[in-house]
Amino acid sequence: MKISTFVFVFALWVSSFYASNLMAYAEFISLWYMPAGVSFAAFLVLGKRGFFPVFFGIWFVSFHFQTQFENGFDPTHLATSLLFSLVHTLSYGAGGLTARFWLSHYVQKPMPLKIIGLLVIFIVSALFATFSGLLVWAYATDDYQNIIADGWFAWWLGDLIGVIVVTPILTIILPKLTGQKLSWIEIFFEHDKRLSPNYASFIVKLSLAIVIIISIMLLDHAIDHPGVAYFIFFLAIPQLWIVFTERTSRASISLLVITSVIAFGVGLFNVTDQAITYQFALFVMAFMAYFAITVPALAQQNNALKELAMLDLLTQLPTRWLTKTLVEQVIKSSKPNQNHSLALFDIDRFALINNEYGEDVGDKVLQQLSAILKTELRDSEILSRYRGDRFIVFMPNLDLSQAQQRAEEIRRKMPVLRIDELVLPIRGSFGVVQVQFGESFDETIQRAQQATSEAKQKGRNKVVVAV
Ligand SMILES: Nc1nc2c(ncn2[C@@H]2O[C@H](COP(=O)(O)OP(=O)(O)OP(=O)(O)O)[C@@H](O)[C@H]2O)c(=O)[nH]1
Repeated sequence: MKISTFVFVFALWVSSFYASNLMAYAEFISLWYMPAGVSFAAFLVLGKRGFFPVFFGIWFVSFHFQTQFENGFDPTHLATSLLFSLVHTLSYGAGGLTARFWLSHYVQKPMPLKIIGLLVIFIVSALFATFSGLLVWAYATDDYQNIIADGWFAWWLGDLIGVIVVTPILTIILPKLTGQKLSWIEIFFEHDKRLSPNYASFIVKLSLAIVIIISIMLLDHAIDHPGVAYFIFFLAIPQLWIVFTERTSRASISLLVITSVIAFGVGLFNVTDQAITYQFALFVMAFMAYFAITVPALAQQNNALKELAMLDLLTQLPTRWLTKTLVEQVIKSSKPNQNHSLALFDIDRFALINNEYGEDVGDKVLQQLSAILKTELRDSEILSRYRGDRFIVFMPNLDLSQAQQRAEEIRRKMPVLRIDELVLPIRGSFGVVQVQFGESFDETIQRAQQATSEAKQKGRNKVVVAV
């Protein structure tokens, strides 16, 4: 591990520990415990190498913490702090490494499943860290029963929020620092590139969230009613607004900022009586925001699938599905006296090219032919790949005899291609139909296919008109 990575994680652990102390509302209980997130993310991103900076980070502070409290060095304190560091590191180490395995080995799993898996790992590792940590404290303080019974829930919740909030940010920062490219992490931030880099709207939404937090806390401070604190749950609106409309990296930043403002605000506005409500709100918000990032990711996937369904990968021509949609639109918006026609052509003896020169050459024929024909077409015409070596030319506003002439023109323009020193004259057999009123797209195509087959039977390189 690079020394700079060690120093960064160690320093982050130590500093976030002291920051979390500022958010403590009871002994050992922070509103949210950032170091837990540092530990988890270190193992998630760095793998087993995360052990040393995390272990020494927590050992440093817990040892320091104890000597401060107890005035001086004591071997049992040293043992306690070592043990505490170990159980914390092992809990989040196991969690981080399991998450690393889950995300990197099951990359193809749907996004919601990945997130659910991750949240379950968060919950379980925080639970382990809480109980093992409490057992060590109980052993050290001789107050076994009380500290576990009184403290476990808030401790666990605080740790869990820390893990949920800090992990996304560190999955952005740590790979940059170490120069790693982790595609299984980058998947979460994939759609970021497609969203506007404009910061203004993000700042407005984040400011709105901060205004809501401060207003509710001021109100809570002023009005002595336990119900006021529950209004903090309205924060979900700006937070989700950010998650749905902004880059995932910014949603991660907003989660960090919003939770920090709440956590510091509880002390600052002196509303610690309601700390558990605020803590629970933080937890729900973090959980929700996390799960909600699947929505933009799914929308993005949807768009990619749509593109796949619309454009043929090899030739970049519209697919059959898109052609059907476009043709139906033209027909729907036509006047009754408007005629439209369509030609379906099939390359002659294409299988021979594949067999003799290989499918790569066959692919290049399809690509080059498509590119050349595209430049030959009129603006109103639509060229698409129907399937295999079959193509459609939709000719709006042409009746059957005009379409026949047009198909003849296109047939004569079929090019001689030069591919890898091969000279390949391309020919095609055309079937031409006029779209009939009330006929479905599939029926039109079926008639065109019959005409194309007839052209093949009549010796190929011909145009046949369907009756
Ligand atoms: N290289 C390549 N070949 C394809 C692709 N799609 C379909 N084919 C091949 O295209 C050929 C189509 O052959 P047919 O149209 O049945 O026959 P043909 O050799 O063109 O003969 P006729 O149509 O009777 O003139 C088959 O060998 C398919 O394997 C593709 O995307 N790339």
